[in-house]
Amino acid sequence: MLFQVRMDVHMPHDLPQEEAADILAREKAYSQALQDSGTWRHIWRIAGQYANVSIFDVKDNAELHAVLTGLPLFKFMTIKVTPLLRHPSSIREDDT
Ligand SMILES: O=C(O)CC1=CCC(=O)O1
Repeated sequence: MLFQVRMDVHMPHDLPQEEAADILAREKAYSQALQDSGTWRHIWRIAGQYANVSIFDVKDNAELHAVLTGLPLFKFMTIKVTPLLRHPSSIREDDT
């Protein structure tokens, strides 16, 4: 199942710099491992905002929930999930 996920990040300004750097490093590693496995198909920065739009390919809602709640930045994010399905006019075979 494909989902579009928008993540808006709100890091507290008083978070110690070392702690923030550790969270961001773990977030990057977590994201890149899921991109490697094909679960996190796309990630795009939204221009001018500390936010991204991503596409996830997961088995079901429960897997998506587990992936998103496992994000090291989860507690600093507002997340909006939009379920997707193949458009009948799509010419891309991997849109399912
Ligand atoms: O910077 C962001 O948009 C948050 C984020 C998600 C995965 C990642 O590496 O950073």
